[in-house]
Amino acid sequence: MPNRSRTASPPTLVPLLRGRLRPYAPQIALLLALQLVQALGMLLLPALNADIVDHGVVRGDTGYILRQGGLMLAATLVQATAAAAAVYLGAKTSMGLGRDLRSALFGRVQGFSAEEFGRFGAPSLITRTTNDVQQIQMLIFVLLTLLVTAPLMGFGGIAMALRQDTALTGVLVVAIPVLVAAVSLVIAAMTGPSQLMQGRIDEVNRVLREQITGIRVIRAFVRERGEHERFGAANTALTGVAQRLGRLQAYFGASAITVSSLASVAVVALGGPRIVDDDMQAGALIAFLNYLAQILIAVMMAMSVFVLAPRARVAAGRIKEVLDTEPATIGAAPRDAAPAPSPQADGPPGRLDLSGVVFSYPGAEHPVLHGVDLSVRPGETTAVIGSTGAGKTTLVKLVARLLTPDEGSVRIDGTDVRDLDRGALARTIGLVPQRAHLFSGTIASNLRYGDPDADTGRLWQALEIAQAADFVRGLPDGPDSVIGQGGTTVSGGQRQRLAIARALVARPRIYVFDDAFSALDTATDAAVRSALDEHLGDAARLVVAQRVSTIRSADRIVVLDAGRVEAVGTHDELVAASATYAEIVDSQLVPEEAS
Ligand SMILES: Nc1ncnc2c1ncn2[C@@H]1O[C@H](COP(=O)(O)OP(=O)(O)OP(=O)(O)O)[C@@H](O)[C@H]1O
Repeated sequence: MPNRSRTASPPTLVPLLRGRLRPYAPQIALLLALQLVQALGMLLLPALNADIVDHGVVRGDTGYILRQGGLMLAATLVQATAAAAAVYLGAKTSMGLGRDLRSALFGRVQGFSAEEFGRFGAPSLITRTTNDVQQIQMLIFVLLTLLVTAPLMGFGGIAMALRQDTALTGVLVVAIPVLVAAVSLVIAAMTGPSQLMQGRIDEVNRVLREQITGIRVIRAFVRERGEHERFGAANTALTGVAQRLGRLQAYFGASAITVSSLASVAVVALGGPRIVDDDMQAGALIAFLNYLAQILIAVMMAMSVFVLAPRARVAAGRIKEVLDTEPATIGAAPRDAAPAPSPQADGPPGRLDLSGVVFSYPGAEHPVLHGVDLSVRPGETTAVIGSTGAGKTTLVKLVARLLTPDEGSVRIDGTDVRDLDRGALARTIGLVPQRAHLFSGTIASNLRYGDPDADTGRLWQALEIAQAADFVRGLPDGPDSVIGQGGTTVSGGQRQRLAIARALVARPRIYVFDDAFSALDTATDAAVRSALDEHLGDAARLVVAQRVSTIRSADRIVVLDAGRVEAVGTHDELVAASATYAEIVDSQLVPEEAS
């Protein structure tokens, strides 16, 4: 049963936001109150304006104009201040929500195993944490900005317009449905491209990431042109969707402007003759025009939510899919209610046992490992050797609980690793992976990754054992030298030695070296191994290698062939007893021994 991950329910915003907006309730309540003040101010201003025109300007009453003008100024100031404060709170709330979502995603992804990373892919996880969250953030911001203003301006505007003149209301009866219908058509056309957009961004990120990390290979094979075309295709696909969306957004604006302009013309055409006939006052007409604009703006504001909603809905589904994915291995809850005690805390020095381990990658037809038994005892070195693709790295991942066996168990001092809490497991196992990854920072900060409190003396001791002290001493700032992201400013061999030193600084009970000596020349490999033998004392060592010279002195050598343990023994025993081992030795050791 390899695929244990659970995927999300259908994309929807409400389940994602439920509960997440609660902490912001007081600030949202204040925002709504401010919007109320803002909307009331906006509704009052055209009426005051009409009043000035009809009672001040027409009668030439300067005193009245100044008094009412002062009132208008005060109303404008209050309304503008309330609007600014409401926008500020809206932005603060939506940004806060964005931060919470990013943090929840980051926390969830931290618990992912190789299986979930493989399913989503790093570029998509990055897009989901950045761009998808931004879509939700934008929608919430717009929603919060118009929650009170749009309905109040819309319905209040209609009421105030009716107060000014009932006869002209016919224009509203036509204009509003026409605007809603036009904009609805545009919005319906936007749903498809909105849904495509996030996937296209993923694709550009995926190609870009692959090309940036693989730039050396691209150059070595002179594939720049082909890669340029590949990126160009992804870029053009994204641009195509973005342009379609842009065009539709332009139609959205254009239809609003057209309807509101035509409605204004109709108001003037119908109202103008009535002013001449003294059936209507000029101020009332101006106010009606203002209210008409406010009503149409309110409708547009409300409709803009529907413009943003489809993309935000897709984004919410993608975010929820990540948040709802139960990590199959390392993030999973321990099988027992209480976590098992850390073996480092009160157990004997670590002993590692694999029994009957069967493992298949999701979707694979056959298992990669078939009933593997293996043990690593404290103070001893167990080596695993096998041809490429035999399942060695898979075995290491199972030990580090980056994967979980389908059958059988991985135990440390008798406790299944699934029952250990992650901290205890990380302290117990020191993994030096095949492809050592260093983080941006200094050499010292990388070395302290497993133990931030390690003193400088311990760093130097680890560097000496890993045969890295000389090269670090030669750097201008020694251990404080900055290394580039991913360790790109050090050589492959230096990176491996620093990774070995990093594991040593953490002082785990069990060391797991996954082909960790492969980038070292034979002399350095031998020097590192003899220093490790001298200093590691009781710690158990699992050494995965392809080079016989690296493992020939191991206490126990496990020969892995196509996922099965073919033989177990010392070098001498295996040379005599295992045909596969003898073959590997023949192919490698003879020329070395001869030298
Ligand atoms: N994520 C994965 N999804 C599917 N199959 C995988 C995955 N990783 C490895 N495999 C397959 O599992 C098998 C064992 O791979 P593994 O990396 O464990 O071999 P290995 O012995 O470490 O090889 P090498 O010495 O070349 O590193 C291979 O056939 C490989 O194709």
